[in-house]
Amino acid sequence: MSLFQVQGLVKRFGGLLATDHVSLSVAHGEVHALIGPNGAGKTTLVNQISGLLAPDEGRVLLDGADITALPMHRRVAQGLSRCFQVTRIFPKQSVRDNLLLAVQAHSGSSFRFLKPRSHECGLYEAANRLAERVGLQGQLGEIAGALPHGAQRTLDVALALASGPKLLLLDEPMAGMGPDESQHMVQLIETLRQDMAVLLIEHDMEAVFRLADRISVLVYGRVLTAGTPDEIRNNPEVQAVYLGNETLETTP
Ligand SMILES: Nc1ncnc2c1ncn2[C@@H]1O[C@H](COP(=O)(O)OP(=O)(O)OP(=O)(O)O)[C@@H](O)[C@H]1O
Repeated sequence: MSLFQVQGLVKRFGGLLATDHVSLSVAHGEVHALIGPNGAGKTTLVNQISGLLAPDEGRVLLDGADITALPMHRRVAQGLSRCFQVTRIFPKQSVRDNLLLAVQAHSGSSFRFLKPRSHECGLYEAANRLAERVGLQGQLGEIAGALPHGAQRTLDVALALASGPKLLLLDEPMAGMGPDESQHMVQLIETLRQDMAVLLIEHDMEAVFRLADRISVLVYGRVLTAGTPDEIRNNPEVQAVYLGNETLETTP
């Protein structure tokens, strides 16, 4: 059974059908990319998945549970975590403090039975593990807002990992990055799939075609088609949608 399913989701803004009966599923350990031209409805769909926006129709299921009506924080507790297009770090705090805050926010059950001193050690250990996981262990003492853009996005991913998600939503993680930073983010996402599924919204087609197991193409609010990277790359309808817009030319 799929880890995550969207079933017949509909969202209207006045007369505009921004999400038009969208269904998609993500399997355990899968990187599923959502692509589509500007205004196709990607952000609107992701906002409904994360709980920022209520759908007019349809259901969102995680691990068999209907989470359609749950607020964002309850979805996070159920295993759905999200990184935003705009990084949500605390810029004046150190990398370590950002991680500690995130770990503490989700530590309720894991450290509850420990004495205060052990509790604190547990938080520091968890923050260090997160930093190592994303390659920021050398920057723990640095002020988050002073980090290069790519490292700030990486920290944002680490913050989203603090809740131990089953499904991670990544909303344009490569936006504004140079080639080296994008490369680092691709490698990081590669390592995540061992532990979780990833729903990736991204305009960088090079990254999408390198990472995705499957791709759903959204056009005018509906899923035009879904398939493997090869199926999507060779689909004439998809090529027509992207002609003169973003390019689908990637190194196979
Ligand atoms: N709150 C809103 N009220 C009215 N219309 C909206 C609202 N949010 C989005 N839309 C419209 O819904 C459509 C889908 O927008 P959305 O931002 O979801 O697309 P997108 O695929 O994420 O685009 P981009 O790639 O540019 O971020 C657009 O026509 C947009 O103008």
